[in-house]
Amino acid sequence: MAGRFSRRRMLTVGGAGVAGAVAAGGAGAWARGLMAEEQHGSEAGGAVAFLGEHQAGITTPAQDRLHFVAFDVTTDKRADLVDLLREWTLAAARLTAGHDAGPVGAVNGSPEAPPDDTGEALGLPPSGLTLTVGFGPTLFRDAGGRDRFGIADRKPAALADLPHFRGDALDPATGGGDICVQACAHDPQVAVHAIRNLARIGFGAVSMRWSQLGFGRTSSTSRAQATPRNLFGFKDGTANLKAEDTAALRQHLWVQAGDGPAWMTGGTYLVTRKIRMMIETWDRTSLAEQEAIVGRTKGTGAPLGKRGEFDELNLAATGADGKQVIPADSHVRLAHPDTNGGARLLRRGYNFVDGSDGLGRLGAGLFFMAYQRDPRRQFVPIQTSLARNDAMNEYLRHVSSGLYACPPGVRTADDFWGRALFSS
Ligand SMILES: C=CC1=C(C)c2cc3[nH]c(cc4nc(cc5[nH]c(cc1n2)c(C)c5CCC(=O)O)C(CCC(=O)O)=C4C)c(C)c3C=C
Ligand SMILES: [Fe+2]
Repeated sequence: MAGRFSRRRMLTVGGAGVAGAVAAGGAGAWARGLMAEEQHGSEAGGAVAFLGEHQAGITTPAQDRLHFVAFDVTTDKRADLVDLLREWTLAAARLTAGHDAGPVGAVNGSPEAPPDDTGEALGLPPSGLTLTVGFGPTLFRDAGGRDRFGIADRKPAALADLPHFRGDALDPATGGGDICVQACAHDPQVAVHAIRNLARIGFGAVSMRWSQLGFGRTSSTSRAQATPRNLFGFKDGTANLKAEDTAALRQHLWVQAGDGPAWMTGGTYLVTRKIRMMIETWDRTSLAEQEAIVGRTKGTGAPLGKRGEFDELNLAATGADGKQVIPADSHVRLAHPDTNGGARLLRRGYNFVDGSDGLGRLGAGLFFMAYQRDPRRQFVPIQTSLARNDAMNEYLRHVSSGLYACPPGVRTADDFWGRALFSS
């Protein structure tokens, strides 16, 4: 069910309703009313609650579409950055509830002024939109070593730059960034609209560094979801951390009190990797070879040697030929917690196709996103083991990388993204 005020209803009640609400309690009260609204996100068109202990868009059942963006902060003024985060938070609360980005709206304002919403989502439901924010290492100290916003001493140790991994072919221009926003929705127009309006609001304080569209989730983050397939045609997300695994989420996903710094408690770290997939070469590889590379069967997704998708991997099993059933260089063996000191990830990636590459191939791949409690103990060991030995590497190229500290959720109407980071 869409929020009580859909974008369509805003249109039909016209400016009078908005003006009345603002007159009755001021713009703040209007925004607070919106933020407190009860929302339900179980259906494709519905709204996902914005307020909460953790940010939405992490354990939220992965939506079908992604627009991810990284911004560089162009102002040097801490107050301007804080103001922007406040404004973005209000806009995000409105957008995720299915409203226009600003209180006046796309078509109800003065004909003499630019509208406070761009309009392309008018008439569309909330579509499960979530907006999730993260802070990159360069927000704390820029490439020149400057502490622009007086927060260098608050930089989490876990936000240490990722090491170079074997085979990396990273383009720095399409990675990193001071602030990232992940917009996920069931309708691409809704996700793009949200990012576009945040960029519009940020004009003069941030500039867009890079962005990525994704069109098909490559993970499930809830047991209620079917496992989707990646562009190699394999089920992806079977052994993912899921929203229902609350004890495992505490252990592997959410920053706990005492992990430090205090402002990150309830938050998590996001690693992004844009991974080109050489699908044309893959498509000329035999089915048996593909399954040996992944370590699972293509049809059911079952581990090699097992029958069901969710059967446990038997990493010790050997066949009649004495060889390991799940090969030593298979992806799932090398990514498995038993190979990596128990490390697990909440993967939330998307397929992408960025046109073609001029060499007769699709510019296709997987925009890998993984949330975790500490990348030094999770993504880094897993990727080190994959980069060294994974048979899948022959078909992959990592072309961009990002690392972000995602603060805890916005808990009250007066709260805003990163408030604890900037409170003295
Ligand atoms: C560093 C982390 C990982 C990267 C990078 C990565 C890239 C990547 N993976 C696939 C396809 C599959 N991955 C699968 C499982 C899996 N992958 C990772 C980590 C990374 N993958 C983990 C931790 C796991 C789970 C391992 C386990 O516990 O068993 C699978 C199998 C299905 C599943 O469990 O999800 C597939 C298929 C691609 C195509 C890719 C890069 C493009
Ligand atoms: Fe994987």
